[in-house]
Amino acid sequence: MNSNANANANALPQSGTIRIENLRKSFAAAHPGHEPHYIIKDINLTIRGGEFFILLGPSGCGKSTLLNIVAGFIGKTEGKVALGEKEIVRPGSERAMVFQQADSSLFPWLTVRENVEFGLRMRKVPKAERRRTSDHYIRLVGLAGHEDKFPKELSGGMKQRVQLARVLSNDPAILLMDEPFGALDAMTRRTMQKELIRIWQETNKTVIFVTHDIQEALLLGQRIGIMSVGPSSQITDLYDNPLPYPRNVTEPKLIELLDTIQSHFDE
Ligand SMILES: Nc1ncnc2c1ncn2[C@@H]1O[C@H](COP(=O)(O)OP(=O)(O)OP(=O)(O)O)[C@@H](O)[C@H]1O
Repeated sequence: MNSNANANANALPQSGTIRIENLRKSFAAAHPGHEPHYIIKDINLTIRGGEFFILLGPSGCGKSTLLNIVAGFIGKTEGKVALGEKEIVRPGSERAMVFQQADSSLFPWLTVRENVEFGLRMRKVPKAERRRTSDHYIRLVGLAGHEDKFPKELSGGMKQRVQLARVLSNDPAILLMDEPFGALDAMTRRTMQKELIRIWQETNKTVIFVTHDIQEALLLGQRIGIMSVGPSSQITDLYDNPLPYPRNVTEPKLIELLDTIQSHFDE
């Protein structure tokens, strides 16, 4: 199942395909006289439109840095990152980030519905259409009946669902998810993982999902890119996971793959 790292996915280009070529990123040295070093180095990767791709790696290896470059939040140092034929140089409405802490992305003075409709309102979408869209996504994430609540009245999992509904209501082609369930308890996390797969299957979006949890990576991803320990982190291996959804942690094939991937980090 281990395909060549840095090899391109062998699908035809579609809208939503992300190409990363010879990507390097360094930050300015924190102290005068210190040389800046590459956080990530020579990353080559193609993520197909509609694919559920996992970036898996140890803490501090540069997963968020890579995701932030794809989001257009930070610039690259060298190389190329493109969506379709268009180079990514800034944020764009076709890409949306879901953060680990929903709290920092929700407006506490707005209700669930108002939070979900925020982007639509900014784009001056007429009220009736805003309502239809927010109804749809609030239902999709399982929050029907909670429309008029404020964030402080919601559990962590519910807040994360609001964040997801808000992102989805703007209909981005690409979801960039930075350990979105990392702050949730194990049971809520499992529920959210299942919900995310259901939503992804319904909406056919490209997902890049960052995690350092191997089991989560195996439950969710069609492909897993393993990042090495930084600095100069690279994608050292790519694994296909063709198991059908919903997946179960007790499936022998999943356990086998888990052992193989775990061995990367035991070395
Ligand atoms: N703005 C910055 N300036 C300097 N160094 C930075 C900056 N942002 C990140 N780094 C460094 O880049 C490295 C990678 O950080 P990054 O957050 O991308 O890792 P990560 O794999 O997402 O980690 P985690 O899993 O712990 O969230 C770290 O050593 C971090 O200190």
